[in-house]
Amino acid sequence: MFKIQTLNNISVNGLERLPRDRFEIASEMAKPDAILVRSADMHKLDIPTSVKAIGRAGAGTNNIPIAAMSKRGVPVFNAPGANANAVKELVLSAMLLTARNIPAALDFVKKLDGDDKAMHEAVEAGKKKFVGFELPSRTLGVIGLGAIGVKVANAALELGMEVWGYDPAMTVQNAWQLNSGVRQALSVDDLLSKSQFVSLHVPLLDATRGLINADRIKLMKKQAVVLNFARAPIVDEQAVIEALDAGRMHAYACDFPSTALQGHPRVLATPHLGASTSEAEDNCAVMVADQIREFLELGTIRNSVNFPEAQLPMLPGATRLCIVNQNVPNMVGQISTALAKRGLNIADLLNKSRGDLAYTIVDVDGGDTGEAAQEIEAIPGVLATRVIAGR
Ligand SMILES: NC(=O)c1ccc[n+]([C@@H]2O[C@H](COP(=O)([O-])OP(=O)(O)OC[C@H]3O[C@@H](n4cnc5c(N)ncnc54)[C@H](O)[C@@H]3O)[C@@H](O)[C@H]2O)c1
Ligand SMILES: O=C(O)[C@H](O)COP(=O)(O)O
Repeated sequence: MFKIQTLNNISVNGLERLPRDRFEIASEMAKPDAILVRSADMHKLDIPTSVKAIGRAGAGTNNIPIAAMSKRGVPVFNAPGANANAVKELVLSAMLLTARNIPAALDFVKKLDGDDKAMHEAVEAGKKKFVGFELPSRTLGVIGLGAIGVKVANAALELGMEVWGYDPAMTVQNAWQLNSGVRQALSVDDLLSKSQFVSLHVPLLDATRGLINADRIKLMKKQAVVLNFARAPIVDEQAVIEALDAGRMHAYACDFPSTALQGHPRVLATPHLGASTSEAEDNCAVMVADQIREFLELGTIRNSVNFPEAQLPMLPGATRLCIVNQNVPNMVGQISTALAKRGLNIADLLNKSRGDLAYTIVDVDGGDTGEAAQEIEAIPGVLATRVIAGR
C-alpha cells in the first residue's frame, strides 16, 4: 500500500487514477510515499524522509524545493501543457477586456442609479469615457514560447494581430506547434520595442525575476498593456504602477492581486484563476497521478522537472532496483558488481542522466536483492535506492 498526501485540493478524477486497494490518500498522514500539490508553498515544509516523489498538478514548480529534493534523490513531476488552454483563454479575455476598458465600464454600470430613463441617459452620456480599440493589426509580444505561450501566440494571430515571440530555449516540440506567422524577436528588448501587448509565459527563475522593470517599460510602445499570467515577481509592480499613473501604460492585467495593485483603475487582477477550470484541474490531476503511480509501481519517470525520462518495461518475475546517484563515472560498474557478487543476473538495465543526477533501473532475474540493495545504497554518490518486487 502506498501512502499519498495531498497538500491542496486535487481533482477527484485524478485521485481516482490511484486505486484505493493500493493507494491510501489523505491530506494529513505520517510517512507519506508521495505528495500531490498545486500551489501550496513547500519551501518551509519539513518534507518527511519517507517521501519518494512529489507531483505538482500544474505547470509552475517554484513552490517546491527542487534542488533539495534532487539532493535527496526525489523526483518532482509536473503536468506540462495540461492547463495551457485554460491560461490561454484567460489571457485572451484579459486582452479583450483591457482593450475595451470593460473593468472600468462595469464599475460605471454598477454605480448607476435612478429610474430606467435616468440610467439610459447616464449610459449614453457616459459611454464616451470607455472608448476602446480593436485587436486586428495591433502587436502582441509573447515572452516564453512554451505550452502556454505558443497557444496564446497562435490564437492572437487568428484574431488578426501581428505577433512576435521570444524564447531562447524553445523545444522542438513547441516549435512544431507554433504558427509560422509568429515572428521571431531577437531579444526581450527587441520584442518590447515592437509590442502594444506583452504577454509573459516564462517560469519564475532568478533569470526571469523582475524581467519587466522600469527601464524595459520605457521600451514599450506608449499605452502598452502588460499581461502577467505567469508569476507575480516576474514584473516589477511598482514600476508598472508608476507607468500607469504617468499615462505611459494603458493597463496591467495579472493573475496575482496585491495590496499595491488593489483598487488601481488601470489594473485588472484575477485571483490566480489561470488553471481554475474543471478541464484543466482534471487534466493536471490525471496526468500527475498517473506519473506518480508509474513511478511508485514501476520506477518510470515521465515529465519530471529534475530527473531524466526513464521507462523500461518490467520483465515478468524480475525484481527491479531503482537507483538515483550523482552523475559520476563507474556508478553502473559498482552497481553491477554488487549484484554479481551475490550471483544475481541482470536481465535488463536502463541508465539515464540529467545534469548532476543519474537514474538506473535494473531488472534482476528472481533472487533476493535485499543485501545487494543495501550495498548499493552505501556506495558513495548513491542518493536513493528502491526495490520493486516482481509480479
Ligand atoms: N496563472 C496560472 O494559473 C498559471 C497556470 C499555468 C502556468 N502558469 C505559469 O506560467 C509558466 C509557463 O507555463 P508553461 O506551461 O507555458 O511552461 P513551459 O515550460 O511549457 O514554457 C515555459 C517557456 O519559457 C521559456 N523561458 C524560460 N526562461 C525564459 C526567458 N528568460 N526568456 C524567454 N523564455 C524563457 C522556456 O524555454 C519555455 O519554452 C509556468 O512556469 C507558471 O509559472 C501560471
Ligand atoms: O503553475 C500553474 O500550473 C498555475 O499557477 C496553477 O496553479 P494552481 O494549480 O494552484 O491553480
